[in-house]
Amino acid sequence: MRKSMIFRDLDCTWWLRRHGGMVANDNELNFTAAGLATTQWHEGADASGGLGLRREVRDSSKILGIKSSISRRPRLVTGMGSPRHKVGSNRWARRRRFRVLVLGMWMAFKFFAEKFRVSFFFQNDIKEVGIPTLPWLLLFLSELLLFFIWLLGQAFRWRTVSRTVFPERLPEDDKLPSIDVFIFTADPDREPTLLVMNTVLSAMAMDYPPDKLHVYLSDDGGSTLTLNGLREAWRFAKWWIPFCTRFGIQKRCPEAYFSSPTNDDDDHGHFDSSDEYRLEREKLKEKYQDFKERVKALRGTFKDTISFTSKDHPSVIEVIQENTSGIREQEVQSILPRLVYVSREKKPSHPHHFKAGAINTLLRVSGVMSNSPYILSLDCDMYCNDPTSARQAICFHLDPNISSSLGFVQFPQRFHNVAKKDIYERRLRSIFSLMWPGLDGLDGPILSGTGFVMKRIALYSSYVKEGADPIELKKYFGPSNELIKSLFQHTKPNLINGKDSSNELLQEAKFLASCTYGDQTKWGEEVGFLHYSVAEDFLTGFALQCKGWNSVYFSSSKPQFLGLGVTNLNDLLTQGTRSSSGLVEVGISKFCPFIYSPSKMSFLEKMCYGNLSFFPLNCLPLWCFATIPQLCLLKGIPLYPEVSNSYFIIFMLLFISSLAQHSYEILITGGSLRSLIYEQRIWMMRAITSHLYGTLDAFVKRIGMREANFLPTNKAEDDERVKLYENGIYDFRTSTMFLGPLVALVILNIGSLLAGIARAILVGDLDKMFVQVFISFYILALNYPIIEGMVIRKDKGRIPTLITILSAIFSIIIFLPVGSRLLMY
Ligand SMILES: O=c1ccn([C@@H]2O[C@H](COP(=O)(O)OP(=O)(O)O[C@H]3O[C@H](CO)[C@@H](O)[C@H](O)[C@H]3O)[C@@H](O)[C@H]2O)c(=O)[nH]1
Ligand SMILES: [Mn+2]
Repeated sequence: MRKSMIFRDLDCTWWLRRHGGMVANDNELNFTAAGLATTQWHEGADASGGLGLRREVRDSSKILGIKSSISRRPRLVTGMGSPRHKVGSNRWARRRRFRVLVLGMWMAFKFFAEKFRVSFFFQNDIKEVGIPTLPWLLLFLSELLLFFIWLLGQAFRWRTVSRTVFPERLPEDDKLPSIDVFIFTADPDREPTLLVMNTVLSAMAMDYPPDKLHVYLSDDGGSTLTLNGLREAWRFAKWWIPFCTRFGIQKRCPEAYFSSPTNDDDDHGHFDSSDEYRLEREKLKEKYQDFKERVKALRGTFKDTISFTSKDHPSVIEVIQENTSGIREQEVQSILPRLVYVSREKKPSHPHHFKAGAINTLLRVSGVMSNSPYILSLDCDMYCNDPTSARQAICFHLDPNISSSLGFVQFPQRFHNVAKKDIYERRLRSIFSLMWPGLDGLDGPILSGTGFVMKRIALYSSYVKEGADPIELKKYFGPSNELIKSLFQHTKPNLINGKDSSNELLQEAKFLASCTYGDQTKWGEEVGFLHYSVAEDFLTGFALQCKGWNSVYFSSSKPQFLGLGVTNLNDLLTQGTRSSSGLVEVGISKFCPFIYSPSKMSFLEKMCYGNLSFFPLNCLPLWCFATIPQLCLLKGIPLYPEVSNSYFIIFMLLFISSLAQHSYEILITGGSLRSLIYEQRIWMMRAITSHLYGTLDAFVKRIGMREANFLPTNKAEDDERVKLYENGIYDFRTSTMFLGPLVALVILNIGSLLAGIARAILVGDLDKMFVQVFISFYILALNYPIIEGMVIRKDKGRIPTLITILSAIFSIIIFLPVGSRLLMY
């Protein structure tokens, strides 16, 4: 009954029938088709099968339903094909109870702490105490805001889930659905062509039937360099792919493969000692060198001939192929996936909507070319590290228990260049080891831009229904007849028909890639990726989940995709500013997770979305904590209970328990205590700079005073800077906009710490001022690398003396007068 309701809601039974024939009739699922290829394991559970358990849990705990989900014991479920397991319900419920206990305790601490703050305002002799109200009020509001964000974040920890796949249970290769791979690049300077081509090659070489794989490269830079690089990649692929399949190579990104030692890796199992393999490897290595040289040489050749710019160019679409005859040539070509270059038209007068615009163009172009039911999307630096990743995703999409409402499968975003001392927190530990598994136990993870496999029809909104009027559809999808035909998957896709390079098809594709095609349609509003925010992934995933599509998170010990993480402060803060701006933009729009309707999302899931879209606002409390107690300390005004007061214990417990929670989470997600320091430090640095600027940017955009902007993150590595990063040394070469506030705050805290110590000795009021002295001390201890960068370091990545001096002057002339004013109210 429930299943049939889901089908009706999403109205895609007819579509599912077409892809994999899994729906026997509208109410019945045919379990034999794919077998249950996936299993979901609850935290604390021995094993459970399919989505049975998950639905059970979700349905029982209607909205927040804390009570019902604690008392509810998960039922016995079958693992379809795997032996029956009894879910470890006792352990599971015990954990839940423990969590509620901890949560309750924390709330109690918080209650008393705030009682302390509030009672201040009700003192009769408020004027006589000599403590100004404004700083007190600001601290109170800061504490409340942080508490609110923290509380929302608890939803991530509620129902953690992890999953397993059984690709061996998938149907035969000829019954697998086809996949379109989308790869995006935007700027050949910031995203080196060789890097992009490695991603393309690794995607082409995936372990998936080549006739069911179509790789599209979207080039927003419209660069001849990229197009010619792609032609070179195609030539090299003719050697690379047969080599990979023949020897069962695991690392299918050539750069990663050739830069790892010969006898390393899980690669090429029994082949590794054979002469044949070694000989072939050498040969391929030479070919790869050759390919690299050619790609590098392109830069010189095409530099002067670039006739159009990245902001102004016509649409260029090319199906990469070579018309060479010869039997071997054709044979080899037939085992390569199709490769298509797409550069959409851009005009300075026309908004292009950044990556969302690029995705929508690829959706349309691929729709008339290969029209695969599933789409794998990759950023240009995210190469396929596990050749079976596409199969893994298809396991979920073909799992009859979940496929009908499954919108996308999300893989974690991991980086291959993370150093041991992860000073910029590029392991993204809390996101991909804690939050996403937590979301997976709710309605599913948030769409994360790259490394996801999406069901195409999920992006077509509910307009595409059997029997829909084509004329009506043109209003939503634009005037292209070919595109409208493709929506229903009635006709055989053109690429597969062999019509791929026909002039007609290319003309149609160019039309679909023109900058005006989406005008007066629903593209970017209801159809495809939404344009509204620069965090297009977050927003689009949100809208999909509101419509009732679920998602699945799948992380395994071998990362499916690996990208290039940023390795310097400048890139990190720039990227952080853009993403904070995008997230807050969503939070303060009509898409605000708590008010957007209609929404089929559970309340816990909304809390998670809310947490992410509002967490950049933590810049306000953090700025307050970094200035107000310090300024008050300079003047000897106490803002916290004295050590002998019983409220002091409450504040201490709050501090210790939050550190304890953080440490505990780091330890259970495989981090070390060192990461605790790195994470706390980078959290402060980002809040003070990126989050502040991002939030401001979002508000300024909201009132229409600024246009959105998307500067792709730099992916060109600089050896010297990488070296600093690998040694765990911060690279402070960044703009004054970022560096200034950090240095100024550190100087202020040095001042207040010294003043605090002096007061303790001269006035003897350490008891009263202890917490404030401690706050300064804690901030300085954590941010010691900034002090080091200011006064000790001599290398190029240090903080320039000029910035230090300017920031010191700034501290004195801004903080002190502003501070004194603040303290008057
Ligand atoms: O106008 C544009 C801008 C960017 N890109 C591509 O988008 C990808 C992501 O850009 P990047 O600069 O690497 O941004 P990140 O901050 O690293 O990206 C994260 O955040 C983005 C915005 O939320 C998501 O799109 C990404 O997938 C996610 O990895 C890259 O391949 C770019 O080439 C375009 O195609 N067109
Ligand atoms: Mn990126």
